[in-house]
Amino acid sequence: MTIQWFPGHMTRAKRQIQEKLKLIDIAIELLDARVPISSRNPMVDEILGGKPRLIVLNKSDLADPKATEQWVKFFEAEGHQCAVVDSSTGTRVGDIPLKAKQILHEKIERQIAKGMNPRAIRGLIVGIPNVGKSTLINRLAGRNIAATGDRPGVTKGQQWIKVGTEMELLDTPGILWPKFEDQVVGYRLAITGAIKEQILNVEDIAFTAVKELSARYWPTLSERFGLTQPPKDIEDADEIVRVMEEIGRKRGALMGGGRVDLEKASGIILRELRAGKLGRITLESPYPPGVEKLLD
Ligand SMILES: Nc1nc2c(ncn2[C@@H]2O[C@H](COP(=O)(O)OP(=O)(O)OP(=O)(O)O)[C@@H](O)[C@H]2O)c(=O)[nH]1
Repeated sequence: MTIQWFPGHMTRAKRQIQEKLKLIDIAIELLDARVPISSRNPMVDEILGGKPRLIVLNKSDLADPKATEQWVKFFEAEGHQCAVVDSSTGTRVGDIPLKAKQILHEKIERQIAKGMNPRAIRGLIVGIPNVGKSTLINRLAGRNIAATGDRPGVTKGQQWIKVGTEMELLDTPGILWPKFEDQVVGYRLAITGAIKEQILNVEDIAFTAVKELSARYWPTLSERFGLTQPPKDIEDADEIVRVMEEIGRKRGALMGGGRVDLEKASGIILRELRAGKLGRITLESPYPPGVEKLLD
């Protein structure tokens, strides 16, 4: 589902999350490991306020493991705990309750010191559309979806999902909006499939994909499509189009007169990229390009 976000929708989404925050101990901020910047809500710090938070990089099966490692270090340096999961298979989703417990350790200790029996940690998953919120909830839920609408403080109709014995999640996630002001964000989300192609032009999306892959993953791109010449300057649009045309020719995406059908070539590029045919790709780094090279 692609939501058209208008200011009224954003205000409502923010209010809905802030209502839910009253019920929980910890927010689980879900990001796409391939685009941790573009899949992040621009107001997330303000919306979550001082609520303890665990950042979860999802779709790690599709992301470049080296880049994911850099992102974890980056978020940790910012003072956040971070988990890396693949919700489609459930890989490492068990880290979520463990890390949540670590984050809330002091609160739990205080309850024990007061002679209280610590109750299960209550969490809420928040994230932009298509980041994998429902998939993760289902993974964590197993078969433990429990109707507890009669519990005090629980909004009518909402349910808590048991995650093991020590954690509960609200069954409806908090839906956040992405950052629209930046055009690149829209294209990156479209490249990963989070924004429907009908909203943006397929050739423009593929153009951005080829530009970014040329900059970060030229060996992978050239190997996949049998390309010979990297763009001389990735800021030169003609050079990016030349690479797109070469891909089109290699894949037989031609129109009459032997001209390349750029729309068809664009479809091929995006389909193969999204299907993981180019391997595990991350489009965003926490570091500027020069620094990233030094870290290699
Ligand atoms: N490869 C891979 N795919 C995933 C992962 N998590 C979710 N997906 C896929 O991503 C798509 C979106 O997942 P959803 O769980 O529907 O995302 P959502 O955030 O609940 O989306 P909205 O309901 O639009 O807010 C689905 O096709 C999932 O199968 C993951 O870790 N790896």
